[in-house]
Amino acid sequence: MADEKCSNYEYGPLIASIDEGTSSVRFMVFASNTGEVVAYHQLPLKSSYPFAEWVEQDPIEILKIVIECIDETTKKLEAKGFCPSNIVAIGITNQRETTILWDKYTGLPLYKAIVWMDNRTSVTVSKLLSNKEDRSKDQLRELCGLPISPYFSALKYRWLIDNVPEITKAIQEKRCLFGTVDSWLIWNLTGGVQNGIHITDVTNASRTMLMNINSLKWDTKLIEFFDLPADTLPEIRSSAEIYGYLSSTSLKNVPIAGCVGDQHAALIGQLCFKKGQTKCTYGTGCFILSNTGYEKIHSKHGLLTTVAYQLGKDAQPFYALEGSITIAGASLSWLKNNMKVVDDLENVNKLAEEVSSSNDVYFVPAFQGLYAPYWDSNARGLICGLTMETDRRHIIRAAIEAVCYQTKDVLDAIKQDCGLELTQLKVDGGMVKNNLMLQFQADISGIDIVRQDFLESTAYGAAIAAGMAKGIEVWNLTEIKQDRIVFTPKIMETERHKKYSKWKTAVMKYVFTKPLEDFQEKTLYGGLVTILCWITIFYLTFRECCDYLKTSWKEEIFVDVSGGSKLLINLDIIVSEISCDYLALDAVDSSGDQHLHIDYNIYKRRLDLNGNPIEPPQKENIRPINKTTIVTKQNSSGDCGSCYGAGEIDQCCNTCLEVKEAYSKKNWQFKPERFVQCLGEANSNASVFQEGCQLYGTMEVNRVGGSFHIAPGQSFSISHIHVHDVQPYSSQMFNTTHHIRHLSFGKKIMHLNNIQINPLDGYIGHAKEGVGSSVVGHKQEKLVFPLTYLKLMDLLRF
Ligand SMILES: Nc1ncnc2c1ncn2[C@@H]1O[C@H](COP(=O)(O)OP(=O)(O)O)[C@@H](O)[C@H]1O
Ligand SMILES: O=P(O)(O)OC[C@H](O)CO
Repeated sequence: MADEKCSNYEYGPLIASIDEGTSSVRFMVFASNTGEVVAYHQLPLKSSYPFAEWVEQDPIEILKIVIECIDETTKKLEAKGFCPSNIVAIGITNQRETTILWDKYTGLPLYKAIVWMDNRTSVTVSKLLSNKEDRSKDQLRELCGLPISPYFSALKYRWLIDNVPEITKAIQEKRCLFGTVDSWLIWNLTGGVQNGIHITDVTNASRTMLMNINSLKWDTKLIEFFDLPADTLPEIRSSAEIYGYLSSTSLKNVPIAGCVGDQHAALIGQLCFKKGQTKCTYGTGCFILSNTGYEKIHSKHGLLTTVAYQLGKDAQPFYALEGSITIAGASLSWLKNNMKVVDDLENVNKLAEEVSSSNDVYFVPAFQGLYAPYWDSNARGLICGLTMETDRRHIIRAAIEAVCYQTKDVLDAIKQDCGLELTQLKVDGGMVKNNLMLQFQADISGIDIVRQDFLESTAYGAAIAAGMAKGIEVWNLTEIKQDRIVFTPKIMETERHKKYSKWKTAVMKYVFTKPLEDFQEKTLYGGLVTILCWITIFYLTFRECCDYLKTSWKEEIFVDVSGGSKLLINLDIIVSEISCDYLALDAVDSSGDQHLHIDYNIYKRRLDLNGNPIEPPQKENIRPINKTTIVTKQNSSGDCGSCYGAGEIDQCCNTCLEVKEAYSKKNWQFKPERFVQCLGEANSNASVFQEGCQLYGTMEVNRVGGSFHIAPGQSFSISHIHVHDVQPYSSQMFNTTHHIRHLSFGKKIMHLNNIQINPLDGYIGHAKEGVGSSVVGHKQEKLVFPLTYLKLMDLLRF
């Protein structure tokens, strides 16, 4: 109850709040009747960056600043006529995950506070996972709601044990205590080495990766996973209960009755008590929490499942989905402190408003990796789209817009995880003074952005928790009304889509140009897989090369349109038992008795019966088939031989052949022994069967249908029928056995890559029953002779 002796009694009991943020510490005193801040004091808090990715703070400095803020506020309170004794409870809210280890006997920190955004443990994450069967970063989500990331305290604690021998020693000697900033402050403010209380609350504990979000207790499995000493952990309590009393400061003996992580405190301070209500706090980082009621939603889109609050020992816990963004206001601080593009953060809004847009400059502030929804601790910052026109105002504007784009990434993920169509987002934090940013946030997310007049939701949330604790119970939240400003979307969907797509492209440019940590890990299994892949690649490449170099045969039938040119026939045939002078080579085209116009170069070589040459080859005339001629010329001696009645008037038959032809024309029976012209020939007939003959050479024929043949006897045509006269022999006497040494068409090629390409080369036709029997054998086969050869590339392949 408020002390009636004090002035301003109408404000009701006062509730104070320690808001220990990353960039500053505030101590605020709220009036429970009106919700007003009646006094406050704020001091900045330094961070140090000893190496790239490292962010540290001094735990002693944090404590000192907190105490200073308490004392200064008390003074201000008294100056305003308020009694400090009217402060009935204190709530604590703090930056989460920041890890402190200290000695319980000396009260001194064993190392600097490793700040939540410190990324030094990305290697610790890789090492941890490489030793596990399951390499997934999401394997602990069911238990703690979080992915394995450098962000969370368990990883930082593991790193401290692995790298600071003093800590290992302190653990062995049971001197070491672990805590997030809330634990460190409560332990010190409630007595420190003299019975300081070592506790934390469910919200802070849910960010360590060691608490089971179902049981709200430390989980043995999780502790074993990170191999951490369980006896160093604080006791987990609800967010609203009396934990202990201030042992010193100007507010000695005031109870500490509330403890909430700062983002959870902001959710409470924004009065987001209903399922689906969502807030975003734009401070050093940016954190969007959506109340999911009693339900724990396990995100599939890179969000965290976290305890929202548990307002009382026996109260049921509420849960939330959270999208954490590492860098928000920190990018403006970076532009001020490192790049010196602005001298005072108060000028940021003015400079950004001087230009109508960022001129397509995109700023991905991944200084410490990217958190939700990307979770890439290897990511680094990027400013892209620079032109000669770009100046600091565009870059400042791009930094502000980047915060909004990242918030949209998270809002989209919430929508996908919960199926929840948000209509408004409540905002708070150090950045929301910036109207330009909030208008852009409304434009790019397409929803209303609601800013209370009162911006200190975080401190207010901790005060609400403390005021609701059993034994305090001072708040009447329904009576607290706040003025607010609503920023509504002013751009069309198409423009929104265009801008957001460009942002996504900028993020992807970075995120996917670096290989993921997991793939950089060298393992035996990975090596084997790589070797196997290479062997497979080499084998397939080799096979392809072989296939490419191998001659492949492709059968194709096409119409020969080169009708005008001649076709060359190459032949080399031995008829082993018929003499050359009795063998005739005839050729005829489809027109039968037309003149053939054959260009020939055929030789006959006489062979003995063993196949040995008898005399040099003689060039042979090819006889067109229609050769029946009427010889009227006298022979060389001037005589005109008789045709024995078979000739025409004045026809001379000077040779046996001419007599035979005249007889044939009359269809008379020809008996050579009767004719004087045939007497000599009858005697020499005996040699017809005593010799063989080789016919070889080339001839050129028209490219029309036709045939050629080699046959014994005199050939002539009777009534368009081609006949061979073998008189005086009978056809049974001729052995037409023959050896086709070579027969080809077109360019003469004997072999191609040792493949026989002319199907009849080497063929021996055995005549068993006399003339023609072997020839019949050829005709039954379908033979294909190549006519054209194509040279492929520079290799001699056809
Ligand atoms: N006028 C301003 N416009 C935009 N951002 C600002 C402004 N003033 C402060 N900030 C940003 O707000 C952040 C601090 O917000 P605060 O809520 O106090 O952070 P935290 O709770 O993390 O300590 C800083 O990073 C700073 O860059
Ligand atoms: O200090 P803030 O407000 O940036 O918040 C830090 C967060 O709690 C880190 O998780």
